Amino acid sequence: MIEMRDVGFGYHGGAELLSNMTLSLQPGMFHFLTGPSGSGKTTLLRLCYADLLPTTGQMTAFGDDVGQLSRDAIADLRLRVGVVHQDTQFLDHLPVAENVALPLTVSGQPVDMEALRDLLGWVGLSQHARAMPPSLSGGERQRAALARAVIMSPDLVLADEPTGNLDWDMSMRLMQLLIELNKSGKTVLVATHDLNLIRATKAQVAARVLRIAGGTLHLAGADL
Ligand SMILES: Nc1ncnc2c1ncn2[C@@H]1O[C@H](COP(=O)(O)OP(=O)(O)OP(=O)(O)O)[C@@H](O)[C@H]1O
Repeated sequence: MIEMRDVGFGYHGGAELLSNMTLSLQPGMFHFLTGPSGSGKTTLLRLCYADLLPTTGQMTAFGDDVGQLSRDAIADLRLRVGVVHQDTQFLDHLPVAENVALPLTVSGQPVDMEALRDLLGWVGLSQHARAMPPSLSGGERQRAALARAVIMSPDLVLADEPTGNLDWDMSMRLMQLLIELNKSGKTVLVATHDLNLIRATKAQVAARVLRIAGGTLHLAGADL
């Protein structure tokens, strides 16, 4: 699905922040990406949806060499990847339901209101459909962001520290949704530095743990 071979990346053509990364995101698998703050987790996620392109090495996404993709092909690729960003970025003057539906409206697709209601119900936000984003709690914002990330039915869901500001119960509630998505067949990659969260999730779903250390990617041991 996403394959990297000896990929390196440096911002603005500078020294490599990440080097010699070999990665294979397996279809239908749950993955964690861990590593200290500033190690490059967000950068690696951005490479996965071709928001950044490798400086060195080879990378394919859904079978295509990302270095060879046209702008239109990159746009198509991004439709197959749903991203929950670290900073949830809503349009504060639009209600939650319209924010969640935004990927459809900006790409000129009709909004199936029943499907939208179902999606809001799934993330537990039925009562907040008409609310404005600033009135949501942290957990509600993250669940709205997850709904928005999956409204286009992506094959791959990337979540960048989705539980960063949430208490344990809210974190697990969000993880439960990601586990459900994975069980429905989606490939999931969650960046987090919270090892307890990884352990609690691994008790429920088989997950691969990737770790960034020393500027490259490792497969973490089974002890995690
Ligand atoms: N747009 C950018 N331009 C230049 N440097 C950047 C840019 N974005 C991130 N960096 C740098 O790259 C390094 C890795 O950042 P990144 O956000 O990928 O790490 P992270 O592991 O996600 O960190 P955190 O857990 O704190 O979110 C940091 O030193 C950061 O300052």
